[in-house]
Amino acid sequence: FDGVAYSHEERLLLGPCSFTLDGIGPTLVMGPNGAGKSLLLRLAHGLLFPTEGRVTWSSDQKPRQAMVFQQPVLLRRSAVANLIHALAVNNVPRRKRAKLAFDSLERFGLTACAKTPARVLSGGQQQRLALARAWVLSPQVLFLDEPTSALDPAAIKAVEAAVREFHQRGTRIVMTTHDIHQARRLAGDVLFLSGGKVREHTPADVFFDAPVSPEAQAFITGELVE
Ligand SMILES: Nc1ncnc2c1ncn2[C@@H]1O[C@H](COP(=O)(O)OP(=O)(O)OP(=O)(O)O)[C@@H](O)[C@H]1O
Repeated sequence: FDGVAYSHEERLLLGPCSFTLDGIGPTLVMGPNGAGKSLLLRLAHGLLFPTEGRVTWSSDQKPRQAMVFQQPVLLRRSAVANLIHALAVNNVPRRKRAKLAFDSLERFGLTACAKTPARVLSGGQQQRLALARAWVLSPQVLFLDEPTSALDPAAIKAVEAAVREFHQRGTRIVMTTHDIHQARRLAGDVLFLSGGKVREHTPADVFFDAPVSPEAQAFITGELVE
């Protein structure tokens, strides 16, 4: 991010901020409600365009990317058809699609739901399906925006296991969460935002043991931060 800012109707919502996500991650983006975490992810993924500055990639070509949202955005068709559609949109040859889709459903424990309409699956199953859809595309970068905030503990555990597996497979993870415990479990580095500003970007152990900014200090000791 190079001097990136995002304004809406002349109100500055994020930035200006400059930082580089150059480590192996996972990067956990943290901060209070309204801090700008979702905006930052959407700008990074290219769903929004900065009103100032620019987002660039170190590679010549934009890497293969996927995004998982708090509320999964699934098509009104079966679970397996959601995956096959994602493969088709990403130009994967037709003959390879079904096997990749079923392998991914199996990985996420969804084989029995393959023919079930995606939108009647439970919240936890829908989120696993969203992860399966990302998995099938072998993304180089995966953005996850509060992927577990609507889930019960068992479903949270499944999502965290998947995030670890993506990371081990070499996918660069950038994820927002409100949950400090979850961030401790997953983070390689932490990007901390408050009031639309990046206050801190540090390795996770530094962030949790000795945060530099007063905003981050207050956040991790449980004080309310605007
Ligand atoms: N499309 C939009 N139009 C106008 N304002 C927006 C838009 N998207 C976000 N905002 C505002 O930008 C600010 C940051 O929003 P954002 O969703 O990024 O916060 P967040 O840190 O993800 O919060 P939360 O933890 O509650 O999800 C908020 O004040 C929000 O109201």
